[in-house]
Amino acid sequence: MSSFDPRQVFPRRKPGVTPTRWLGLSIYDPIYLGVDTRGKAVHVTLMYRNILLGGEPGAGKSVALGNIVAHAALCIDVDLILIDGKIVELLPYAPVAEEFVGNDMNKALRVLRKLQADLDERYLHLARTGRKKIVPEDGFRAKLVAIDELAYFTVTVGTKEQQEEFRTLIRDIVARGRAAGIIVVAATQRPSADIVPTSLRDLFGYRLAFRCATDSSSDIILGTGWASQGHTAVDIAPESLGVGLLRAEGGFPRRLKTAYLNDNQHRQIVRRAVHLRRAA
Ligand SMILES: Nc1ncnc2c1ncn2[C@@H]1O[C@H](COP(=O)(O)OP(=O)(O)OP(=O)(O)O)[C@@H](O)[C@H]1O
Repeated sequence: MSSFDPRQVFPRRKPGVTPTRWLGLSIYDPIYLGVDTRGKAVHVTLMYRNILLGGEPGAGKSVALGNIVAHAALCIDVDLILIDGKIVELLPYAPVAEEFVGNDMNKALRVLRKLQADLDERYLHLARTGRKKIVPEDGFRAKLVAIDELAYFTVTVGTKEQQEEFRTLIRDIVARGRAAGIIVVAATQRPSADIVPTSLRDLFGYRLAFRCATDSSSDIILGTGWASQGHTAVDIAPESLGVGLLRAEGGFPRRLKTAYLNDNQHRQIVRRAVHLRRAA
């Protein structure tokens, strides 16, 4: 049910695509995440949106994050910024990343400050042109910032001041990034109010909750009140790896099972992405 299906990952091209898009996927395309309970493909469109993934250790967050990064790697119209406290999850994609940050708080802050400065420049451009969001013709490339594990940088490594700066930068990038073509994909195994305060959670248009220990952790990802209406990630059986509840802006949580790419498939995607990006 959740095995890799290239037809889902590489949807048929629509007629009328521009020549550059023949070279690869686009970050404007829907991204294949997996299948719902009726076996229907579930996609998310991340351009102008962000996604938050949360749940217990081992529930399937990194696999889902990997699916998104794999799609983005094959898009020639987005730069990847990978921040991976665990190092090994996103490392295979380092060859196609603009920046790869492992468990290094100083580097993480340097990269985020640079991103914030880029954001300022994009907003200046928007102000000058009188528009509200960046479009491809503006000449700014989309960026996808993938963070595997928020808590690592906000409570584990670095000094209190550095953790606070990390939080402030992420909040700003998530809040202003959408319109400026900067997408944040963040995962956390600690869905608690100190790691994901409501004010931050509400900035994520998509939220994906994998198995959680308590209703309140599930609500921290999906939104307050969903557990009391019967939508809780506590119900997901511990052996149901990769099963989660996806909530899209304003919608009801939808149960899905994510697709699973094995290490070899990730390696093949990286090889293809290196080639595509060189040719672009
Ligand atoms: N969709 C899936 N299909 C099949 N197996 C899966 C799926 N998702 C996750 N798994 C299995 O569960 C394991 C743990 O998944 P993953 O590493 O994504 O968890 P995690 O939530 O990121 O854990 P942690 O928070 O500890 O990093 C994977 O190595 C894989 O074996």
